[in-house]
Amino acid sequence: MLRVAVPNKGSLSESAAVMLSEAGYRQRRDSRELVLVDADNEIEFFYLRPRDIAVYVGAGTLDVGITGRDLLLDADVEADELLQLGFAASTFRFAGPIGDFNSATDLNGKRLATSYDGLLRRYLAEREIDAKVVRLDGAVESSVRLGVADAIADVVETGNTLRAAGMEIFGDPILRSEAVLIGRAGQQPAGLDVLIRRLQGVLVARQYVLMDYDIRAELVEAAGKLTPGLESPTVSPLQNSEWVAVRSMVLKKDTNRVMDALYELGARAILVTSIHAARI
Ligand SMILES: Nc1ncnc2c1ncn2[C@@H]1O[C@H](COP(=O)(O)OP(=O)(O)OP(=O)(O)O)[C@@H](O)[C@H]1O
Ligand SMILES: O=P(O)(O)OC[C@H]1O[C@H](OP(=O)(O)OP(=O)(O)O)[C@H](O)[C@@H]1O
Ligand SMILES: [Mg+2]
Repeated sequence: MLRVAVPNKGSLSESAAVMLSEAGYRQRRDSRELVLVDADNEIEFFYLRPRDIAVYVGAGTLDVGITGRDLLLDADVEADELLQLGFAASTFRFAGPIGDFNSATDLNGKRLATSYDGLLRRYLAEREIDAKVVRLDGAVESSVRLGVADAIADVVETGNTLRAAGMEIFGDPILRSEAVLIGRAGQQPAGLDVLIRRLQGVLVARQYVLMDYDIRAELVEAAGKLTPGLESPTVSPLQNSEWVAVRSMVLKKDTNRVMDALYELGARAILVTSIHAARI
C-alpha cells in the first residue's frame, strides 16, 4: 500500500484533503483521526504536522507527502518535489519596520526572527550576510515590536499581517512557495504513478473548461489558433456542410476573452462546460 503524508493542521490541511477527495480518495471525517486506510485504492493516509512531513518522507518511512516547498527546503532532507499542487501560494520575504531597511545587506549585524531558520541560514550564508537568526515558532511579525529581533523573514501572502504589525517587505523574495507533492527522486513505489495522474487530473479539471462552438468551415483554421487545446481541437461535421462544430479545452482564466474573440471571428452557439475529472 502506498503510504502518503497529509497535513493535519494549518494553511495546507483543508486544501490538501479537498484535492485528495477530488482525486477519488477517501479522507478522514474527524480532524482527530491520525491514519486512514483507503483499501479500495490501496493507499494509506497519515495525518501529520506539515513541518514534519518532509522528515518522514526524507527518512523513507512514508513514500510521499503533501507539504510546502518552503517547509521542504527548511527541513534539508533527501526528498524532492514530484508535483506542484497549485494551492497555498506564498512568498518568503524579509520585512522590517517601515523605513528601517532597504536591502538584505542592511541585515549585517542585525537580529532576524523566523520560523524557517534552516532555509534562512543557508540563504544568508550563500550571500555572506552576517545576521543573528532568532528561531520562533510563529507570529513572527510580533518579534520586532516585542524587542527580540530587528527584522523578520516570514511567509507573506496578502501582506495584511505585515501591515497590521507596522512593517514592510524589503529586498528580493527569498523564495516562492506553494503546496507540493514530495517523494524521493528515483524511487517508484507501487501506486505512485496512479496518485500523480489523479492529482494532475484534478489540476487540469480546475484549470481548464471545455468550449464548444459552431463556425463556418473556412474559418476553422483561424478559430483553431484561438482554441488550440492541449493537442488539437476536435472538429465534427454538422448537417449543414458549410459549418462545423469545434470542441477544445481552454484555460478557465481565458474563457471570456476567447469567447469574445471567437464571436468576433464568426463563431456562434459558443458553450462552456466545466470539466469534472480528467486523465491527460
Ligand atoms: N497565509 C498563507 N498563505 C499561503 N500559504 C501559507 C500561509 N501561511 C502559511 N502558509 C504555508 O503553510 C505552510 C506552513 O504550514 P503551517 O502548518 O505552519 O501552517 P500555518 O498556517 O502557519 O499553521 P499554524 O501556524 O497554525 O501551525 C507553509 O508551506 C507556508 O508557506
Ligand atoms: O500575508 P498574509 O496574507 O497576512 O499571510 C501571512 C501570514 O500567514 C501565516 O501566519 P499564520 O496564520 O500561519 O500564523 P503563524 O505566523 O503563527 O504561523 C504566515 O506566517 C504569516 O504570518
Ligand atoms: Mg504558521
